[in-house]
Amino acid sequence: MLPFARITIIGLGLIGSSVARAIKANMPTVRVTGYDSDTGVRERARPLGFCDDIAGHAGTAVIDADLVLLAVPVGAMGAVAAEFAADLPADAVVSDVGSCKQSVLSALSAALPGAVIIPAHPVAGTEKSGPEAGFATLFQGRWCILTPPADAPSAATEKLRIFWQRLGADVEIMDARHHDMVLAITSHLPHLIAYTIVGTADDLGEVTQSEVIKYSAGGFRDFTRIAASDPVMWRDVFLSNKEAVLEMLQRFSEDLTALQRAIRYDKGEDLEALFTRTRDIRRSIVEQGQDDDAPDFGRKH
Ligand SMILES: NC(=O)c1ccc[n+]([C@@H]2O[C@H](COP(=O)([O-])OP(=O)(O)OC[C@H]3O[C@@H](n4cnc5c(N)ncnc54)[C@H](O)[C@@H]3O)[C@@H](O)[C@H]2O)c1
Ligand SMILES: O=C(O)C(=O)C[C@]1(C(=O)O)C=C[C@@H](O)C=C1
Repeated sequence: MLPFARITIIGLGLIGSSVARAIKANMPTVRVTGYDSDTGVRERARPLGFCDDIAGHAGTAVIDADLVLLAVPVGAMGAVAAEFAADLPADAVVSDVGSCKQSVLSALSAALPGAVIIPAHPVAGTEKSGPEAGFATLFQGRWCILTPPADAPSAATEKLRIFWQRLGADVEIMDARHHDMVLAITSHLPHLIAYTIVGTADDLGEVTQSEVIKYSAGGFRDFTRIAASDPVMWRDVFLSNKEAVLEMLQRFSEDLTALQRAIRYDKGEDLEALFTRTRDIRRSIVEQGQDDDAPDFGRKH
């Protein structure tokens, strides 16, 4: 039994187009309607064929949907919901794929009073963006975290769970605040560090341009992949998950200062103890089969 028959996806970039492609691959009879505020994206998405139709307005896109999935930057969720609020069918479920959950829930609840809203976050992605970047297997063996508010109807949460499972994801249910704290350390802070280190190296690069490029084959190259992630998406993530990111950043800064002191005062045993602990963590992740190589990081199996 299919959980939804008429799905509207708003935002046809990496994640929106991946969801559409995964629906086509796993639930081919479901009708997929798409909408994106960027006319260029709508035109590029049409020949890619992952939507049955692409609407010219958010309102017309949702008119007979039973699931409306928002795949726009988290800072745009409230505005786009307000755009289609008057046309949303009363029995539709509204969900999203945003990287932080508390801010999205409050923006959607304010724009869509009385609607059934079940926020979701597929913990899967790449540094690429746009409709060409998506692929149907993106969610296979990845976590998708649902953060239903306390008063959400359990039948709607259950339908959304089945939906994500049909796309290949393993579903977990979590409180939105807890989600934002966990993702601040596992996803948001690593991105902030990558943006910082690449920016710092680039500043140095004005003096030693050739060295920065020439010797960037190892660890630095991995940071540049993460630092290539979409600027608008990540601007919104940091501004929306401010409290949790600042809390994790504070702890990180304290630990960094401790390392700085260990180096300054030749505390080799402290450095070695930390590096041994972190190597053990990596080894246990690999042993659990959660990682063989960087692109598969985060896959459950
Ligand atoms: N990129 C990742 O790795 C990743 C992973 C999981 C979740 N997410 C979340 O998914 C969402 C989408 O990210 P993405 O990577 O697909 O970005 P993307 O830039 O590839 O796509 C976003 C699309 O939204 C459209 N858009 C922006 N504002 C809009 C509006 N008001 N109305 C309609 N369309 C609008 C843009 O034109 C663009 O095509 C974000 O909330 C992000 O936090 C991203
Ligand atoms: O693999 C990557 O490139 C990602 O950044 C994916 C990643 C992550 O940090 O794990 C990025 C943002 C998300 O909301 C979910 C997944």
